[in-house]
Amino acid sequence: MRYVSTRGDAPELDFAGATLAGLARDGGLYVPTEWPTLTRDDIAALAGLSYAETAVRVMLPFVGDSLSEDELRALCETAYGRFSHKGVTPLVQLDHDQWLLELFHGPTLAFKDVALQLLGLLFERFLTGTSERLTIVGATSGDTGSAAIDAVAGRENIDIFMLHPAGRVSDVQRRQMTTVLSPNVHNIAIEGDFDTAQALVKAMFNDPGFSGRFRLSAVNSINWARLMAQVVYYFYAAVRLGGPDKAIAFSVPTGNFGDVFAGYVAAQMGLPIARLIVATNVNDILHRALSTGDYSSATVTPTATPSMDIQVSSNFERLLHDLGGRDGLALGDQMRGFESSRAMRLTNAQQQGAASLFQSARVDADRMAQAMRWACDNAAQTIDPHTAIALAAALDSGIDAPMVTLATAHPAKFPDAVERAIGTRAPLPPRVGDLFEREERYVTLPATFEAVTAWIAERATPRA
Ligand SMILES: Cc1ncc(COP(=O)(O)O)c(C=O)c1O
Ligand SMILES: N[C@@H](CCOP(=O)(O)O)C(=O)O
Repeated sequence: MRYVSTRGDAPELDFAGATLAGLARDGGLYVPTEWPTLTRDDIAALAGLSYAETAVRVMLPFVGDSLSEDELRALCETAYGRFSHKGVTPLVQLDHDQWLLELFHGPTLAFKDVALQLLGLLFERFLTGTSERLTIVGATSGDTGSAAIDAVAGRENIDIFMLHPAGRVSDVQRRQMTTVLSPNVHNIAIEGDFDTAQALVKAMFNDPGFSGRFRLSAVNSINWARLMAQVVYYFYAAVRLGGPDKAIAFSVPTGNFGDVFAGYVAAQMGLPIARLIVATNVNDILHRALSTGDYSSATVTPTATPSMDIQVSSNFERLLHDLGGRDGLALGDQMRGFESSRAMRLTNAQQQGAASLFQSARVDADRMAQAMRWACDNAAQTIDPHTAIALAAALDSGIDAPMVTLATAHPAKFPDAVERAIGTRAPLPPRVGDLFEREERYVTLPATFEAVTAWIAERATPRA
């Protein structure tokens, strides 16, 4: 399988190359040249397989010659062997046709572990035998940071520099990053919001001086391998609920549009999906874009769902590319227009193409809290606020199909918001139980390219 940039002006790469590159040289995102498909029989044959084996069958077409099937299987078994639930991503029934897909049984208690545990191993595998040292630069609104750090802490040949918005992640989220004291882990609190941190990271890739000096790579969902690994759980859940004979709907708490784009990829691969609900909090750029065609960025409002406090959604570019006939050069113009004005209109083809699979909902803080209480009262489930945004959207959707809400984080990551909604705090699971006794280490920097790159340059290893 080959990978091209959404902006049509970067070298084509194989899977290993796209994984190590992260962002394309022209500022675009790597996508496969075509969507591989699984037949109905292939999908039906996934029933009863373990999560790791499902992952092998779904991801194999994407890895091409970069890994053998046995190598991929060994990596999947290692990655998913670290999850605390045997089913890795178990389904929990809430009501007649309402389900939760629990994606938070990995080491850092959020769905990011599903992809990042694998990505850490892929980096190590693709660096083996080279003399290269990777400098990972990432931005997090709370969950990607800890999952990526857990995946690469202590690994030879990798340094990680993770930017988070100062004071805008929960205490648990911050401590999950800043208490990892391995010498290759560097946490930077940015005086700004997540969008600013994400823009700084992209600017590092796009600056020839900086990216020429260090071998940069990405752990955010701008890295194709992140999304590829997230496609798997759509298949895994759907076959357990009657797929491919039944079409399943999914409701996805959305910020950077990575998780729900993975659902779109599953649909392109042949999985019957009834609808994909893009559920946003009041930072609703995606809801406005999908319902009116107006993709214009507003100031980020801090909420009780900090991981979704995003107003520039990286992966939306991948959808617009696919729906715009994969015309990279035209999309490059459209995206550069957005980057300079922070506003753009979707074309008719993009808007209509999106409407055939996606619907969207904007969920405010009151409706989110009601959904948390509904889960508690009706199904004895304590859910996290991000999951509650998607559950509210699912309950209000009017969709007549089995509905799976993606439970993206463990409620213990957001104890204050959970307590405000349902009156009790969710305890931290034993694997992170002593988090508040651990020493923290991070630096706070102004949100300027100069300040951040100077700090990183003092600590990263230049290319050989
Ligand atoms: C708990 C949680 N839910 C939902 C999201 C939104 O997912 P995405 O950015 O893939 O849209 C995030 C952040 O990515 C998150 O950490
Ligand atoms: N919500 C994310 C933001 C980054 O998203 P990513 O999926 O692109 O890594 C976070 O928790 O960090």
